[in-house]
Amino acid sequence: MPASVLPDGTDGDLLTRQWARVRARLQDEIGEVEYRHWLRQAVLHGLDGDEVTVMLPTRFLRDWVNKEYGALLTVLWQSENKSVRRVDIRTRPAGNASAAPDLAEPLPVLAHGKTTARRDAEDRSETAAPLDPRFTFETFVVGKPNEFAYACARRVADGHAAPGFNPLFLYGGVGLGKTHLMHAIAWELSHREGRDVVVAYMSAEKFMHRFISALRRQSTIEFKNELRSVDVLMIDDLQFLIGKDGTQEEFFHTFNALVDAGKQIIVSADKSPSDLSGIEDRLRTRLGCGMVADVHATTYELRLAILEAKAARAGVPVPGRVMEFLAQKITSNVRELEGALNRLVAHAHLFERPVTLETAHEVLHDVLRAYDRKITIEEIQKRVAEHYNIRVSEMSSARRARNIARPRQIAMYLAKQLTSRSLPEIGRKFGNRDHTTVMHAVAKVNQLIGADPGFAEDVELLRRTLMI
Ligand SMILES: Nc1ncnc2c1ncn2[C@@H]1O[C@H](COP(=O)(O)OP(=O)(O)OP(=O)(O)O)[C@@H](O)[C@H]1O
Repeated sequence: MPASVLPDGTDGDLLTRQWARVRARLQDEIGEVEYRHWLRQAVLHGLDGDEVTVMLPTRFLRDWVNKEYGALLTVLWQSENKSVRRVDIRTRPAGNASAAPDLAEPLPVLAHGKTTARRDAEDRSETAAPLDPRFTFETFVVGKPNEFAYACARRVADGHAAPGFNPLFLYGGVGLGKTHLMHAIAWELSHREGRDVVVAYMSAEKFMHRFISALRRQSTIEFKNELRSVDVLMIDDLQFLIGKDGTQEEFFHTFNALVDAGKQIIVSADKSPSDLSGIEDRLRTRLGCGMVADVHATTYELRLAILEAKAARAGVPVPGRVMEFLAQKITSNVRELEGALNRLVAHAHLFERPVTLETAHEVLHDVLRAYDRKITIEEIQKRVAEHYNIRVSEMSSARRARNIARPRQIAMYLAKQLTSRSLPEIGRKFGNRDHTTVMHAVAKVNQLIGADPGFAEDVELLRRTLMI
């Protein structure tokens, strides 16, 4: 769909500009925090007669926006467009969650340095995707699991990366910040004063759709030329190209042309190049010949730091106990963690009630239930013993050799974290040990997690496998 056509088929260049101004004025009127909570996901659907339709992703948001901001939206629209009399706020139909994504943010579609003609950027705007204004280096929280990827991203964004950084390949599990880092690089490269860098960011899926539509319209030459004219090409979620040989071939040629011309490529995927089976060997080899950086699963400490940063920006006080609870419970990925916090904040706004541990339980009961599988101490002992290749009976033995005592301490630590057992109860399950021994084990493991990233990762891995 060309950027100038709205989902309802209206030719919408003018309308899109008006919508951008309405959004900007809304933001001014109600403040950035409110705007981000309630209206960031509002998408313009179109104008029919005298009625503008705006879509929101959930009924809850729709009702809230209708009640609180419906009148203001109407006034703002009327001042922008004389033919508008009413604003209809609707829920986006299921399966159409990304309707008109190009209209979702009033931002340049192709990130572009300031000195190059804007028209030029707009001409190429069908090629790339919008950048999320929230995904910058300033909002990215750095911790042991992502510090290497972050350092690499910074280096490329500074524009001083050695050839060894081309391509930069970021990989890791779902929702761990790869897209965030890519957008941060794009913002930095294209928006810093004095820079004149053309950056094209898009998902691998979008790359494929653009390629197919260019084939259909017999405009592949233009497509190739557009892509090859950028300074930095970013392709997100490359695993999408697995098994799509034609698109891989096209990407391979684009890749070579850009690298040969000294342009930077940045790619993300869920696996390392060597593990991306289903991607042609020659492409895999090229992908792996620059800098490959892993974004590891989060640790408790990183999750807590991310929550603290996000809560501070949300403008609603969130007690430390609530954040500790969430960081301990919601371990799968940052996206879920962030979603949980957003729900708590929205609830606090809606009912004008402070965030407490009780409201967290109440509001997030469905999310928490998924994490609430009962884990037994016996299960923990068995899993830890297997992991360190010792006998389960050593968990209760009196032996104090390091290779036995350390896994035992880890098992005690996990028992404290993942079960509701008291210290004396845990002690009893570990050969009738005193509760002070368990306390010491928990403190020791905490200290080692802070000091040794390899150790921290091991413990996190064990925790995650126990929670599946
Ligand atoms: N270290 C971090 N600091 C702040 N926010 C983070 C961090 N890591 C992830 N996030 C946030 O978590 C959410 C998910 O991150 P992102 O979309 O970048 O994940 P991803 O690794 O690209 O996932 P996917 O594989 O699903 O594409 C985003 O809102 C992002 O801002």
